[in-house]
Amino acid sequence: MKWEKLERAAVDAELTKLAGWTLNDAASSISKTFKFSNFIEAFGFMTEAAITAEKLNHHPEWFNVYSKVEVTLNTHDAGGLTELDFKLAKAMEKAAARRMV
Ligand SMILES: C[C@H](O)[C@H](O)[C@H]1CNC2=NC(N)=NC(=O)C2=N1
Repeated sequence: MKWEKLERAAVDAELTKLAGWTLNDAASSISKTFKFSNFIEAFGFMTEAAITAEKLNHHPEWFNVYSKVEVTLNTHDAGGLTELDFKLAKAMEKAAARRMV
């Protein structure tokens, strides 16, 4: 499926539904740093998010050190943010909430 790059107003509307996510340079990506109680919790979150990412065929850019996972999402095929980024962000929120960030 071809996903369209979202207009800035649509991006802002989606962002209001997500806690702790910030818009990056030129509104081309969104980021959040997730903090867990230890490495196993962080890695469990990454495993669950990876399964969702594979199902969506939409993959995060992320950086993990111990209990911290820094996530950046964008759709490189569309050159910006699409609905897919917000689908993955919402799935990540659920996976993180289950692990009591
Ligand atoms: C060929 C492959 O389906 C595409 O490159 C997919 C894979 N995963 C992807 N992930 C992300 N984040 N953005 C994309 O544009 C993207 N495209």
